[in-house]
Amino acid sequence: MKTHHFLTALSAPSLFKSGNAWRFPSPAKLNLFLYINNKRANGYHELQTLFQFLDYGDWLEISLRDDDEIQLTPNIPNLPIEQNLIYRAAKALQQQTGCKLGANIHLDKVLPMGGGIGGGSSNAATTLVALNYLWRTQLSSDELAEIGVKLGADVPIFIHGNASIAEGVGEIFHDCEPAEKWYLVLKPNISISTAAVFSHPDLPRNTPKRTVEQLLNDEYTNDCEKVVRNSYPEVEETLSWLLKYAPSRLTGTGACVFAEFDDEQSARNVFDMKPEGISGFVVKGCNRSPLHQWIEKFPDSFF
Ligand SMILES: C[C@](O)(CO)[C@H](O)COP(=O)(O)OP(=O)(O)OC[C@H]1O[C@@H](n2ccc(N)nc2=O)[C@H](O)[C@@H]1O
Ligand SMILES: Nc1ncnc2c1ncn2[C@@H]1O[C@H](COP(=O)(O)OP(=O)(O)OP(=O)(O)O)[C@@H](O)[C@H]1O
Repeated sequence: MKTHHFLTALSAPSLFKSGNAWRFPSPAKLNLFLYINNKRANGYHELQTLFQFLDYGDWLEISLRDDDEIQLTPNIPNLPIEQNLIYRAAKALQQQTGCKLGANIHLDKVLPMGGGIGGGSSNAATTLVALNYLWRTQLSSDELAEIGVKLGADVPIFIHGNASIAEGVGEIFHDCEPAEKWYLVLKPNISISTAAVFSHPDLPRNTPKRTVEQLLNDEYTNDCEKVVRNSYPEVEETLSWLLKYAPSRLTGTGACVFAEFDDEQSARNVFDMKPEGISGFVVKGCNRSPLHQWIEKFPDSFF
């Protein structure tokens, strides 16, 4: 059984390994809210954002090599292997630990790139967690997160594995338990650069900081949404369409938008009516990352 909904696969533990290759989920995330509090002198923005994982994403299949080569298949078009976050994560772990082993990694990709659902960051986090186990390099999850944050701001949350409000530039976590709703995620047919959104002159950058309790009880919004809706008509159209049916928002800096529902069928009913040419999927939110639910079933400890 092959599925990109991981929790279904968890009921068939034979999927941990196929031949010589170990299989690991690389789930997506949503930013259920995102507020920008400040811009630091180095250009990075201080945020308060609520991360929740999705029961949906890519698979990584990893087998060990005796030499120190990192092979990655298939090639992502227009992305040299040296720039792929999977390759960079594996190399960074070798460098940090002096490990002389290598790996053949196969990426089964379904997550859209540049979508604001964290695909590349999640791939990097899964690589670090999986290789730290398979190579027996025994770094703690904090040490892995330290390597990860150099690859992307969202890598640490995927290593952390619990739904959290992140603060700072995304490195301080307060675990929390938002409702695990059903979501319809739609990807307008464009890719948005995170850096372009963060450098937009009209972006609000001074939303007052709130306590965790205030944040969870106030209405959830995204400070990037207005700028992105104004700059990308594809996002504007898709979000306006979704808002006719359910509360809906932008995730991260886009391009994906999501609508929330209390049950799966209501999300599927709207999915069935979606405009042609727009891709999307129906998923459940998870407060424990499917990667962590997966590795907790492995015979011995990961960290
Ligand atoms: C907006 C979020 O998606 C929220 O989950 C993330 O914080 C962005 O994470 P990401 O895509 O992994 O972003 P990175 O690759 O670390 O940063 C891309 C660019 O976005 C800007 N950036 C990113 C994060 C942040 N807190 N402030 C920023 O100003 C910087 O210009 C940076 O060069
Ligand atoms: N393994 C990978 N998978 C996807 N993108 C990768 C990978 N490695 C490097 N990248 C690069 O990272 C860019 C952003 O990809 P990603 O899928 O993380 O975007 P995103 O969903 O907008 O992320 P975020 O939510 O963290 O802003 C891609 O356009 C691509 O150039």
